[in-house]
Amino acid sequence: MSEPPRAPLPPLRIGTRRSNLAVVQAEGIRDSLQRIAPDRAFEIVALHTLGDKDKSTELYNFGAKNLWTAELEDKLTSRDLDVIVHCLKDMPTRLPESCDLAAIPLRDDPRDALIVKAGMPYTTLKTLPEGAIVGTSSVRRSAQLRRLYPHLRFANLRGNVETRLAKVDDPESEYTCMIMSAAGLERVGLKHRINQYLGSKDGGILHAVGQGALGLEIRKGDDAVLELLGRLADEKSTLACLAERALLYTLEGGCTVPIGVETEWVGDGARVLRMRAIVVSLDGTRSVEDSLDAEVRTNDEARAFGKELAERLVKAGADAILKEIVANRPPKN
Ligand SMILES: NCc1[nH]cc(CCC(=O)O)c1CC(=O)O
Repeated sequence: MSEPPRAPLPPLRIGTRRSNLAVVQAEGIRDSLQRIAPDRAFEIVALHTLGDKDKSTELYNFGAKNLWTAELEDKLTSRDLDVIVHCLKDMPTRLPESCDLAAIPLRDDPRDALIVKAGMPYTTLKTLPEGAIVGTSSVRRSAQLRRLYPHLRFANLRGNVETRLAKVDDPESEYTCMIMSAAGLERVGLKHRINQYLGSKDGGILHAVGQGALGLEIRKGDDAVLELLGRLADEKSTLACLAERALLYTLEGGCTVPIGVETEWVGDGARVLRMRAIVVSLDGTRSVEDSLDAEVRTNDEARAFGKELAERLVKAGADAILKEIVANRPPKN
């Protein structure tokens, strides 16, 4: 007697935000999954989240850290979605009880990048003229830049990648340039607009925790999806990002505090993880930085490594800088 035909699996639903960048990222993951599981159907569900809607409220005044993730996580928990594709740097280090970070695929360029207004001749931060206005709403970027480039000024710049670029390029706008993540720019086809890649070796500023990587989030206990997504995981990207997230978790910072990091694999066989980190006061006048090298082989070792560097920063005065920032925030609306 032959087996009765099995009902085909329902499509695996991949949730994401509705920006062009988010959809491009989700399509990349869908294509990779389709290659691994050619018989399975995949469907992208792109949602307009609260974070996309409110363009004016200061980022830290939203209260909840997970402005971009909460609605998607609700749909994951209620089984309307099976996986969420996030920019890892937008993913809080504390996830809801019902959700898990299932996999981190190969990370793209984690660096920040400088983009100068179309038609202007400047190509580096150092050569921008006195008083030039840098568009950024990231206190991590502005605090580090104030520290190193006191001749620059800053103005908020929000919106998706394309909107921000259009605002900078507008000849009537105040912006001389902006800083954005290289990975974000490259994914939407704007690599050719990058004037300078920034990092410890050029420009001097450190990127956000998890920048340039994607985080794939699932319902806790969904072993079938965990197994499938595990096949997209990249080991070195995962270890480096988990170390960065443990540092952030220990310092209790979200995406709205000025903490920069940089990780690289060094030494024989590139088995040693080197992580630099910096915490800067908003005005750039005080900072604490350090770096740590260690062999890191497992997720637990990566988390312990990130925690250790965070503890060293705290001993050197990072908690005083962070506490002052939180205490001086205007009240939540
Ligand atoms: N905070 C916004 C955000 N979240 C993820 C990216 C780009 C993709 C990435 O760096 O992972 C960006 C834009 C930016 O900061 O320039």
